[in-house]
Amino acid sequence: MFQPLPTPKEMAMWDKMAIEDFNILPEILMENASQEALYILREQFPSLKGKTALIFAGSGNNGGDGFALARHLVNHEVKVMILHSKRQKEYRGTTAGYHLKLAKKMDIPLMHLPEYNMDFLPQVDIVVDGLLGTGFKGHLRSEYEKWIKKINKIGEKAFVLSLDIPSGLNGETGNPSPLAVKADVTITFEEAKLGLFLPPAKPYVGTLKIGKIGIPKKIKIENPCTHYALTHKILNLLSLPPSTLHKGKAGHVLIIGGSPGLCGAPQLAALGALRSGAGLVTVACPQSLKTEVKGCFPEIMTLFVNNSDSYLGPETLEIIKENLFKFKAVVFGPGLGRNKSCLELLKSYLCLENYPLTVFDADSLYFFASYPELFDMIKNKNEVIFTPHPGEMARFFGNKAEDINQQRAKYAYEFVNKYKVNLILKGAATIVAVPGKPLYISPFATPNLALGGSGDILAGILGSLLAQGYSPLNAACLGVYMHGLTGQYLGEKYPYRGNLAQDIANSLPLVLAKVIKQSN
Ligand SMILES: NC(=O)C1=CN([C@@H]2O[C@H](COP(=O)(O)OP(=O)(O)OC[C@H]3O[C@@H](n4cnc5c(N)ncnc54)[C@H](OP(=O)(O)O)[C@@H]3O)[C@@H](O)[C@H]2O)[C@@H](O)CC1
Ligand SMILES: [K+]
Repeated sequence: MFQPLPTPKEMAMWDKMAIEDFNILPEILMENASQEALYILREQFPSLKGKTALIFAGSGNNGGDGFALARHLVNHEVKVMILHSKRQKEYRGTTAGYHLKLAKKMDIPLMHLPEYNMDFLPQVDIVVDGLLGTGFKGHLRSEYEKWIKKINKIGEKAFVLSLDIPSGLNGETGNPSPLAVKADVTITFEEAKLGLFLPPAKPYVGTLKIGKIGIPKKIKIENPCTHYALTHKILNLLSLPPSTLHKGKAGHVLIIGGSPGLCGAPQLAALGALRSGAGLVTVACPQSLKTEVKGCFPEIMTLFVNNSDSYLGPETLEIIKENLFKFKAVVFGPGLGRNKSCLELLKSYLCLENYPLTVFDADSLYFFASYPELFDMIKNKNEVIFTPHPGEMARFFGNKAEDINQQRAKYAYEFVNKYKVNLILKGAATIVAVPGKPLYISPFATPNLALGGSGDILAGILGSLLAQGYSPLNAACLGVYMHGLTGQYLGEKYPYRGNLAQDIANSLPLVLAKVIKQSN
């Protein structure tokens, strides 16, 4: 269900343990890495014979992977030239030095990069980028910037294979620092590094391939990494409903929200809940807006108090309380509004002795960010899910959505550690964070989900899954995956966008049926 995404530091630690605790020679790991890289090139070029290749080898082990690969390419009759960043003698005594020596023995031409006139570089068929891998830190030094620009220039007409990480890309955040190699394929070793998986890395990584280099499984199990990707297998959590299912057993979701101009939000949340299988959905909304909230969906029930207020207020809680035993999950906030009475309602809800599993979304998040003391009022913190988008998240940290998106994983961890609640940080590559657990990252980044109402649908899906009995962690992972998967499907159907938020909900059950059938 989850694919490990080690940070460069974690990967370096696994390498170190394999070498020091298991006595696997680093030269062997490097050899394995180079064989995996060769495999990619053989796949790309069924006949390598006569092709030309430039191998850029940096000062560390990433460069060593390049030296080893050079040997294999020559054995496949490729014309190879190596450009190395350090003087040959400076590699002496290192793992990279071992493979450099073998390359030298094979008479492969070796050029010292800093001394080589870049203007004389030939156009080749293949460029191998072995400049920087997991050891890259900070900002690129100027000479590396020059070399990377050159790789990208040649790469316009050549196949670029990056070893482990496109050089210049931060392996943890996925950001170019400030530029990076634009690879056609990145062959990353053992496991995908976290940064490769994150949206900023997308223009650089090309097709991401993973090549196992022989790190013992035991090391990875005993020293788990802190980030995982959600995989298709998460859908195994879904089971076909029994033919005798009663609607009461499929979960009743209560959605609290709706205010003037914002009636679509609770309606879409209700639709999300219904389309993901909730048995019953009720929206608690202002009486004056009940017809608008319901729209043309007779399936949506409403709950309201008899007054003329256009915003929900604490008096709504009385009627919610009377009915609370019916609801298995609550979605608090879609279209709620930011009126003071809404804050009072939220406070009285949090004062309830008991309330169902709750998703706090939209305007309720505004209140939590404005009055963080509200977090202290939450009784069972492991039974609530907060679902901010980057803009809402920024309000908790007093910064901007761009800042959050630069370091999404870091902020997700900070939020969870500080408030001790479950979190879904929405946006491209949505993050699920649960206290004491690793971060789970969605593989989907699709513009077809970037539209008003998409988050309301997700909130409804989450409410529905919680109401059906999934744990908050499973509901969060499953809900995020289902939402993203549907977005991907809509991307195929509407490549230029234009889908409606309700299309997400309406497509969801059909997309699930299709992909589950395909994978069986
Ligand atoms: N460990 C193993 O056994 C195995 C490792 N493997 C492979 O090794 C890779 C990790 O190797 P690594 O740790 O040697 O680091 P690596 O990515 O080559 O870079 C180090 C060099 O980067 C440089 N540098 C840093 N920052 C910089 C900057 N801002 N701007 C410019 N330069 C900068 C720094 O240079 P220096 O500052 O020292 O001059 C340093 O020398 C890994 O990704 C995988 O491919 C596989 O073969 C499997 C076995
Ligand atoms: K590289």
